[in-house]
Amino acid sequence: MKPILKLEGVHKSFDKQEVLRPLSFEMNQGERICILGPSGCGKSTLLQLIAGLLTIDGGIIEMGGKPVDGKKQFIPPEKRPVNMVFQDYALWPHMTVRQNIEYGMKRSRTDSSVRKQRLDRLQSMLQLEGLLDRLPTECSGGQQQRIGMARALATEPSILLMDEPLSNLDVKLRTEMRSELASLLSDLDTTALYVTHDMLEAFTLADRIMVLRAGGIDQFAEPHQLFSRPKTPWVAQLMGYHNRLSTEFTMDGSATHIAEEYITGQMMDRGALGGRAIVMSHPEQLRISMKREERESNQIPVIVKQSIFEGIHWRVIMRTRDNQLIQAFNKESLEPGSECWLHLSPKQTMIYPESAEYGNG
Ligand SMILES: Nc1ncnc2c1ncn2[C@@H]1O[C@H](COP(=O)(O)OP(=O)(O)OP(=O)(O)O)[C@@H](O)[C@H]1O
Repeated sequence: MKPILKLEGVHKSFDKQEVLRPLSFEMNQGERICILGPSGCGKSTLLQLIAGLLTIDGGIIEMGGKPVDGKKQFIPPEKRPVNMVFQDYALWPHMTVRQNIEYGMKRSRTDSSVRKQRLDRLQSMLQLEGLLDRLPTECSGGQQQRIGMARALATEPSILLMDEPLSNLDVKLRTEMRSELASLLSDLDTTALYVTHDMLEAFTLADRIMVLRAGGIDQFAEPHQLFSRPKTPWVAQLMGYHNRLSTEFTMDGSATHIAEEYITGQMMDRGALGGRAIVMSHPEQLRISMKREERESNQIPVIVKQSIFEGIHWRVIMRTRDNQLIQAFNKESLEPGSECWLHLSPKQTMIYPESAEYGNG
């Protein structure tokens, strides 16, 4: 089966500044892909190129096996089998909710009985009952976002493009909408490309996550794989591995060396061993003990610097003997100056050569 969307060597610059470096990927029918990355990494630009709101500088974009941009072809946005949901909803303010949702269907001359059928289905799936005759300004933020979604889904696009659709909502509503949206997309079997900078949103919604950094793909993988085997220190940081120690590899390159102790972990790039290493871990996955445990490997001596109360646990900030900071959670507060041992699980500890730092770049 042909991919529903294929990009090959697509790149884009603004004012001679390369915003997207040549990138290639394919998307299959029914797949949900999240593009995850920090502000300014090129997420929206990529989505707009696919929508046809911007043109590519080179490479090719194909939909259903046909070029839509590149090879001297440019299919305008309204003729592409895509529809977009925007961060700021972008509803027509002078039209009622019903008119907003029906707009695209009328433009594409959808039969009125089909129009009614789709409107009925979307209003019940997106909980829009009672809102159809209101203006968008008479609806709450969450309702406006649902209307935007209904409008985009009404034309049954082959691919739904979503640019941070939940980012204008408050935290509570956002959490609710996140799971609602995940079940909606799965119920409708929608093929969706979703831009976000929120890891949880990407985990909830995506079959695969594309991590974008500075206009290039650092890693493209299923959520579980991304979390358990982040390819670069930068992806690990994004996945919540906030502890980062700079160490040295042992002579045989099988472990790293911190304060006369040896740490083993998931060695993420054996090719470039030798020299210095970066050891990364999740504060949630470390255990603190007050003395060295016999017959246990992967423990390092630390001194407590500070304990911070965070409700269900204390965040304990510690120093290694070579003065690097590391954090873990503990049920109780620990006195500054206490000497203790930190246990790192080999499965949940990532070890990278320093040269892996720059990822795609
Ligand atoms: N029309 C434009 N003209 C010039 N520069 C632009 C234009 N659009 C985007 N840029 C620049 O391109 C880079 C990528 O922008 P883009 O909006 O794609 O990032 P993003 O990852 O979506 O960021 P955010 O999460 O903040 O929306 C930024 O440095 C931005 O300033």
